[in-house]
Amino acid sequence: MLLNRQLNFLRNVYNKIPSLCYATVIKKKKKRSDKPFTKRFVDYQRVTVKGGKGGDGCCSFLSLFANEYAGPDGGDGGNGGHVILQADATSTSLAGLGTLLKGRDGVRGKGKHCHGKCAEHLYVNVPLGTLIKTEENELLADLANSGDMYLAARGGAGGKGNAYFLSNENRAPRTYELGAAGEEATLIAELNLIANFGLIGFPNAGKSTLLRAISRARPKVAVYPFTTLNPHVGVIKYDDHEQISVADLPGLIKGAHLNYGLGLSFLRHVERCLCLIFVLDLSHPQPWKQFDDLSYELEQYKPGLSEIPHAIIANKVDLPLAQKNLELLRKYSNLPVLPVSAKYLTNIDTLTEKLRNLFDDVKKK
Ligand SMILES: Nc1nc2c(ncn2[C@@H]2O[C@H](COP(=O)(O)OP(=O)(O)OP(=O)(O)O)[C@@H](O)[C@H]2O)c(=O)[nH]1
Ligand SMILES: [Mg+2]
Repeated sequence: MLLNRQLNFLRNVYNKIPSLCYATVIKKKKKRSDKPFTKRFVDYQRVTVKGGKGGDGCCSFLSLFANEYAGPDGGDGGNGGHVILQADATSTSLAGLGTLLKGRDGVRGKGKHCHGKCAEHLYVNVPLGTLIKTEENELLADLANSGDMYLAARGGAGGKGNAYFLSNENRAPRTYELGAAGEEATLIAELNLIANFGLIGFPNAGKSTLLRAISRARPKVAVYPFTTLNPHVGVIKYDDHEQISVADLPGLIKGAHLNYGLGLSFLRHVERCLCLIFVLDLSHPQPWKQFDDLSYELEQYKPGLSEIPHAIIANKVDLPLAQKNLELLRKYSNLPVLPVSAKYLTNIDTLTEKLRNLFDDVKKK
């Protein structure tokens, strides 16, 4: 009888709220997106860092058998964790940094003199070459080598429990401290890739094709300009185990310093390069002008940047017009150009040899 009543009650409830009863049955698994997964490259990130809060001290009095007023026994709180940025050779982008980094809080103290645990520090990996700056563009740290660390925000100190305040004058202190708040700051993390060579050229000059030819890096190559939007780094390996890293950068155009094309924002990756490789396009009717324009734009970004040791390469020598343009290039400028075809691997061995010589010369100085 009782069971029947209960069943009727349940039936009534289920009829009134059908959506509730079927919700679990109807819910389908979310379909995965068909879009290919692409890793985001971030080279500039504004991040707020907050140290963990210290644990509060405890106010407690011990009461024992035959000793009701055994005195104060409130433990201290643990310290909050720091936020530490650490240069790591395996990181490639600042994408993992996020916008807020918060340290862990310390554990509060307890009675019987139990002190709270100090929080573990939060270590966040950033790529080599990350600059840490204030919002006013003041440089705070340069994390250039693997293992370099920057203490971005200190955790707050833990508060003292009331046992700490026991004195001859005050045998039953009720005073205890709250944990201190951690430091807080807003920082700018800027990534300056560290590569030995940087590829500089107009869009479609064949920079990415060249990087594919000389290294195992696989940047995207396409017929349209501005295919490369983020820098890629490849490594040339030599028989004597020497390695030279080469950074492929987005294309530069005339007027880039006025923010034409992709502007100059990515050129900070060039600043740390030991040498540059100017890639001229022989399918262009006046290739000699390309070098002047590229040098001018580099100078506009940072005076003296076009002066750093460089090699000049005339690419696409396989094209029918290329020979004529190469002669014109040699006629109108005294540049020591090396004709290559990145697509058909013409003169690539000579190029890698030339880069090695240049690299050795620069390292000797
Ligand atoms: N014939 C010929 N075509 C080439 C050569 N090198 C590159 N190309 C072609 O030129 C086009 C552009 O090449 P990319 O390597 O994407 O040029 P990029 O300089 O990286 O261009 P952005 O990334 O837009 O700056 C592609 O269609 C390549 O196949 C070459 O040596 N010979
Ligand atoms: Mg490219």
